[in-house]
Amino acid sequence: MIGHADLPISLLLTAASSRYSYASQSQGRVSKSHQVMKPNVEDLFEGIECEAGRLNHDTLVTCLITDSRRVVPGALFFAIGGLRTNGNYFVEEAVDRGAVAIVTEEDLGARFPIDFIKVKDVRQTLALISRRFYEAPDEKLKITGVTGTNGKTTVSMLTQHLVGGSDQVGLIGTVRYDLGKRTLPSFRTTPESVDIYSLLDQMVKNGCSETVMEVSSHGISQQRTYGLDVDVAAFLNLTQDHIDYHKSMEAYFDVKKRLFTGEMGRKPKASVVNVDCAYGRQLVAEMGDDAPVTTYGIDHDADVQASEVNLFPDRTEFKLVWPEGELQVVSPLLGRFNVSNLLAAVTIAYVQGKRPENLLEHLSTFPGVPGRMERIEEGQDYNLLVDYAHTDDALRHACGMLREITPGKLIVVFGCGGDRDRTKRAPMLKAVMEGADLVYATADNPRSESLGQIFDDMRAVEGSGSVHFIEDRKDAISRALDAASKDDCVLIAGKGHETYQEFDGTVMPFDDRSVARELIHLKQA
Ligand SMILES: CC(=O)N[C@H]1[C@@H](OP(=O)(O)OP(=O)(O)OC[C@H]2O[C@@H](n3ccc(=O)[nH]c3=O)[C@H](O)[C@@H]2O)O[C@H](CO)[C@@H](O)[C@@H]1O[C@H](C)C(=O)N[C@@H](C)C(=O)N[C@H](CCC(=O)O)C(=O)O
Ligand SMILES: Nc1ncnc2c1ncn2[C@@H]1O[C@H](COP(=O)(O)OP(=O)(O)OP(=O)(O)O)[C@@H](O)[C@H]1O
Ligand SMILES: N[C@H](CCC[C@H](N)C(=O)O)C(=O)O
Ligand SMILES: [Mg+2]
Repeated sequence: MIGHADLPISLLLTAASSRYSYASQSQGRVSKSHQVMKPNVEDLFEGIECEAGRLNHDTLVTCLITDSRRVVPGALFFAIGGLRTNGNYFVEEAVDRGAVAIVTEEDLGARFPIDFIKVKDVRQTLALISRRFYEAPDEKLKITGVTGTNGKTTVSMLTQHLVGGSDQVGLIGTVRYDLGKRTLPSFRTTPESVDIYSLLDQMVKNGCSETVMEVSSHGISQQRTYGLDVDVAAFLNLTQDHIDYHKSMEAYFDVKKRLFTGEMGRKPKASVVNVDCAYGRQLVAEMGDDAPVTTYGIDHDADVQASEVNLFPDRTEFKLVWPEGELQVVSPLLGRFNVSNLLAAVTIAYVQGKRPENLLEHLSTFPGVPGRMERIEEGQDYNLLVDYAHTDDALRHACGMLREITPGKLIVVFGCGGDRDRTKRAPMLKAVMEGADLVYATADNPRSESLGQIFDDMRAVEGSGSVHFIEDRKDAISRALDAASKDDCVLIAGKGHETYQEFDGTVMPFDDRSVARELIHLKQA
């Protein structure tokens, strides 16, 4: 053991002698059964800036862990200061469970029983160390990072479909993680950095050559994507969401911007930006003339442009124009916002060197995204759709699009999530009241909040007296279906692909699609 509590670790970690051995490991929530290299602390931290600490150069690390309850012998524990608690409160637990060293922003003192490394930013260090632990899988994959308030999942899955399919192109996003030979259900849109690198590592081992990933603003803000080698970064749009976390739209934009500017540790090699969005235009202006940016848009001049947009109840058609050509696109995706999503995916593929004319067939065969305008057909005489709209912008677009294709009444069931942006609740209700004929407000993952409080926040909008507030979501869906008749449309919004309802720490099974099917059958019986 070398005790140098006051020396910067970067000085201690010179002349590293590699001491690799093999071990199997299971870390974070992404378990692995294959054999991996087991590096020592010295190799992991070589060249990484550390403030102080004490460590034994030869200590071997089996896994990187951020939750004390998941520590196993040989773990390097990262003590993260969070919003609710602080990983530093649990360092003793980590020691008891067999951690070999702690990475922390605090000085744990000379009497702390195991080694520790003090750093300026533990989340950033976690990202850098994770990348090294997994031997930089991001360098072996062509990575596209997609950010924006709405449409990330749609654009990511569409891009995956266009550029090669799930065997060759990995996916990290809200609905699932595709790792080449296998698929895992998603637990975060943009997972913790250590999980991202573990997923990318598995993709490489399974023969993927590319990856498309959703990059959420929480992900950027919490350094989950710090240092990631992104080839193409795409900006879709920015509208109100997550103000509880970011505090203002400007701060929210500044966080998204980091994906494009190099403030995330590395600059993307190319960027794709939607110039129909004012924030997209601001981003292009702030990136400067020398940045390799390709723009897309419907209403504004762009490198890749859609015009002559025709929306039909079962498909969308438009003319696609790019610098070297133009052609007619037919897609089963519905609505003008999906033209924007289609343009985003085509532009990403174009920037990667694909010829748009070779994408036509893939554009027309994209099966859609689970829970995004997913049609439920159980013999009822009205149109019934389940969608993931959970912001005022998404709800406005969804209602607007359905209004255009609905001869009868538009009936909407939706709710606002608990422990999320409270200031989006009244605008969400306003968007639905303006867009629909009949509104049923109900529960959508109240989490730790009372539904009464959530409803009160929604009711802040004028005229909400006409809205039916029904606590039980199944009951609300049932009443909406009862109110529907021929030529009408029922939209059940907000939960999309989700298969649960979260109340105060309890997660109950709930799937809008199966609930709606079950209710239709009951009503038909
Ligand atoms: C608001 C938010 O993003 N919170 C994230 C944040 O939580 P936090 O700051 O509250 O952490 P904390 O609970 O105080 O814990 C601090 C540290 O102590 C550790 N701990 C805690 C307890 C214990 O016994 N032992 C222990 O070691 C925790 O593992 C953690 O490392 O740090 C945690 C650990 O890294 C994340 O899991 C957590 O995500 C929560 C669960 C979450 O719901 N995040 C959502 C909002 C999110 O990230 N969503 C985006 C998509 C959004 C969108 O685009 O619409 C996503 O990318 O998924
Ligand atoms: N380009 C868009 N502009 C506005 N609304 C959109 C757009 N694309 C999709 N939507 C709406 O937003 C909903 C969510 O879409 P999607 O899941 O693709 O977005 P996301 O950005 O991945 O969301 P999340 O941040 O929750 O993962 C859709 O169900 C649809 O109603
Ligand atoms: N990524 C979004 C999803 C919201 C989905 C909605 N069902 C809710 O729970 O509010 C979030 O975590 O804010
Ligand atoms: Mg998503």
